[in-house]
Amino acid sequence: MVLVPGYRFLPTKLNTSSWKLDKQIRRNLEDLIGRRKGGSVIIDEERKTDEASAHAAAKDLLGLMINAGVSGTRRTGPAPAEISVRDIVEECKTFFFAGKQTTSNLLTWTTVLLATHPEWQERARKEVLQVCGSRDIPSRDQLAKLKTLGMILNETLRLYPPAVATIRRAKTDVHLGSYNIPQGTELLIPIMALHHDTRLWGADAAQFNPGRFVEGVARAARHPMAFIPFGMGARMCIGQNLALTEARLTMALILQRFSFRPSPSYIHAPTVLMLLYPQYGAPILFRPLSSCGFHPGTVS
Ligand code: HEM
Repeated sequence: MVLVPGYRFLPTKLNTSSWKLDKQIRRNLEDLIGRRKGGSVIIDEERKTDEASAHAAAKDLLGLMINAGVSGTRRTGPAPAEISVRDIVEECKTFFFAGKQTTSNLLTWTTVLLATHPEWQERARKEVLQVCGSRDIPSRDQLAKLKTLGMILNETLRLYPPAVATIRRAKTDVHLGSYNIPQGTELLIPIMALHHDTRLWGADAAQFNPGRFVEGVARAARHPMAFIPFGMGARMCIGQNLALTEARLTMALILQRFSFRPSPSYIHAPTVLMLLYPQYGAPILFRPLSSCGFHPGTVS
């Protein structure tokens, strides 16, 4: 690939459409914030009579950001500085883009792996039916008890981490093992390569074996930091718990209702396009558990 300096500022077809999309996303988010802000003003005016609803509105992340500078939404201490609409828009974009595709990607690979490993699909379903029943929406407490499903999600994140690498820049000169790293050097941390290293994971590193997580994440490999699908340290993924809860819930709902296998047209070809994707999609055949006959579907 050849990188032409300043190319991204040229009005090419791709750049023009990307600028248009950016403008539209910004406008949609500003509209949403405007509508919610209208609500927060009312909340602020009525706070003496209806403080409970102010706290309810501030409960989600957007509400918390909008209400950050509104007095009366905190029970103690001075109100923090107001966050500008521009910053809220940027935060929303970060959370949406960092949170949506990564999690749907995890769900795609989990479905593919369970479709191609029916014995683990059966084990996971048995556990879900035992803990959550066959129709009810699983509760948070029930989700926490799904140990086999947790192991399966970890093994999926090990084999197909949606983010294949992360980057750090040295703030100062540092010694790292036998290396001297000068200040300002960018280091690429190859998450996927680490997850597939036979020195850390054993000879079966390339195999799908959720059992390796039976004693927890820290004991799954020969080094406790060998498994880092959400990064590590102070800047590790802030959405880890949300992503894992969403994945547990979605997979539990699917397992309660369907059995599934890969469509004959499935071609296993993981590829990196920002995240790790199945290059030709993931066509899967779903069968409702209460009837027979497979229904085609594509997860991606
Ligand atoms: C399976 C799902 C997900 C995976 C695999 C994933 C992975 C990652 C990774 C590898 C990083 C970089 C961490 C580092 O460099 O140490 C990251 C950062 C981040 N993720 Fe996630 N993520 C997922 C879901 C989410 C969700 C659901 C959200 C929010 C709703 C989210 C928000 C973020 C944010 C805001 C950062 C930047 C954190 C910072 O710089 O302080 N992610 N994620």
